[in-house]
Amino acid sequence: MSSAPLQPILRPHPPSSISSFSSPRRTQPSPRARPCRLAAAREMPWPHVLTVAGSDSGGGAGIQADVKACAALGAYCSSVITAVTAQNTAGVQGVHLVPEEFIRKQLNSVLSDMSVDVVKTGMLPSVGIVRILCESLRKFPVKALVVDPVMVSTSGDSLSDPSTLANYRDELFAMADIVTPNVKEASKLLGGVSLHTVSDMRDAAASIYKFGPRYVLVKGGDMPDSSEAIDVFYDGKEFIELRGHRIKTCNTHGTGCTLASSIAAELAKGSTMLHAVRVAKNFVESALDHSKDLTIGNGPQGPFDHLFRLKCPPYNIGSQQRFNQDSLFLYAVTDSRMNKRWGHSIEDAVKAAIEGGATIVQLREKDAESREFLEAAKACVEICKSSGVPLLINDRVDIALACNADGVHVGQSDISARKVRELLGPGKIIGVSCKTPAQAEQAWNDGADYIGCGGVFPTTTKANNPTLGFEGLKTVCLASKLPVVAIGGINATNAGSVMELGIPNLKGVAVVSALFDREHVMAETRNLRSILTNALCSV
Ligand SMILES: Cc1ncc(COP(=O)(O)OP(=O)(O)O)c(N)n1
Ligand SMILES: Cc1nc(C(=O)O)sc1CCOP(=O)(O)O
Ligand SMILES: [Mg+2]
Repeated sequence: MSSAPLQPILRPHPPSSISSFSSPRRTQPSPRARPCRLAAAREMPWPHVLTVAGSDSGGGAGIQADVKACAALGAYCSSVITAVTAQNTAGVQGVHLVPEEFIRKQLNSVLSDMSVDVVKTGMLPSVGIVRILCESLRKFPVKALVVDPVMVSTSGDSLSDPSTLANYRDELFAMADIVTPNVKEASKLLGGVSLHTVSDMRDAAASIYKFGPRYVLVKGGDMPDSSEAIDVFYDGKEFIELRGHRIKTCNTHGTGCTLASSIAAELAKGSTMLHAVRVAKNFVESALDHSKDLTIGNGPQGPFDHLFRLKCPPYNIGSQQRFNQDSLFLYAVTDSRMNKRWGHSIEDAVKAAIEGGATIVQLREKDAESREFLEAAKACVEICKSSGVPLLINDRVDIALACNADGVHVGQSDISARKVRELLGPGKIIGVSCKTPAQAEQAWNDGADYIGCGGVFPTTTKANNPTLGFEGLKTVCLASKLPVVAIGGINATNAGSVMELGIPNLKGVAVVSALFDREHVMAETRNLRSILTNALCSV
């Protein structure tokens, strides 16, 4: 199964149910095209999710969760409110249905005016509402439909008329790209079968798939007695078990809504389904982890913080101030063996690289004794500081802390970036080596500032390092929300071709041997810098 990102969602559905959905608005002139308000303005696509769901007065689930999740993941979220609930952390005290004709009006208002990419549904409390929604979707096709079959609130209160079950299955599922029941909902949809094991979840996913959606995600968060939260993803051919950590917290109100709207946001941004689900699952897990000790309300199940990344500077905004992505342009990474071979001290090698135009330096001293390394690192901090060039330490958080370096670079088998962030605090730069989109997503969630991606070419500097080539590099760059520096076998002959790829978030190259396994480090650095500058100008 392909998990390549940024491909349009294809619809192999029976034509009767889905063909009217299969014409993404971007590819054809829209009858709804509006006159441009600013004639000279360039079209700026803004991924757009419309949520059709109920309002939660407590703000943790429903429409409120959907809007926050979409905002957190960079999508615009419009809303059609199907019901207003009186709800808090103790449960649901009342439900007031919005008249069906007024739901039709809201749908029409949004869909006739705005370019919606993905519709996500939550609480659809009556047969009439499901029908109106299906009619609106036939009239106004969108790229994808995400159905979260909300039937019972997390507190156990019923949120839909039992008669909606059949028309959910018969009408809505046939149009859906993905349906995301938890085990209780899956059981209800299947007439009350009991689900106790992952194998039961697989069977349920296969049965629900037969109602017509392209994908099914049965969520196992409610399954007891496991340290893992296992969800089963099914595409009609293959079952994939998606494993996550079970976060010990009472603040789980709204996780289902958030997961579904996060999937919708990622689809709106262009992800494939499996990638969208993985990102969404990861996002929910991170939000729960960051919110586990928050207290809102006195009931047993509190809400969590979708916008945790805004609050903690390292997780997003703050990093833009302390870290200038352009510094990744020519990233010089030292190597103790090479310095020894040429009789260079670390300090001299770093000085020469900076004089030659290196824009950031990493001390990667795999063989150095700690005490000796710290002394050299302290000297390099001073050298770099006086030139305004950031200095990072490879792997060794202890050395970085002791010499007050600007940051740390870690790989997949080193201490995690999240832990490094905890140890270094918000003010430092963290880089993570990533070879896959999932690793890049994790780096972003962990609060890293950039990723290093390679090996672009074969290298002898790092043993057993897989070569990704340009295709692998592009795949990771396209998926990464963080700026990327390419690494591995880059030298004066091929550096230009890397920059000429013209990938927007590929900010530069990181180089070891082509700078340091040389007699004249400054001249080599200067030459490489001019090659990179010329390549950039030619893109
Ligand atoms: C900029 C940059 N990118 C990748 C790496 C590799 O880090 P890692 O995978 O941890 O391997 P080691 O360097 O520790 O051998 C890097 N150092 N710098
Ligand atoms: C340290 C390192 N990390 C890599 C990765 O792919 O993550 S490749 C690499 C070695 C890069 O050295 P050179 O420039 O001499 O090829
Ligand atoms: Mg490492």
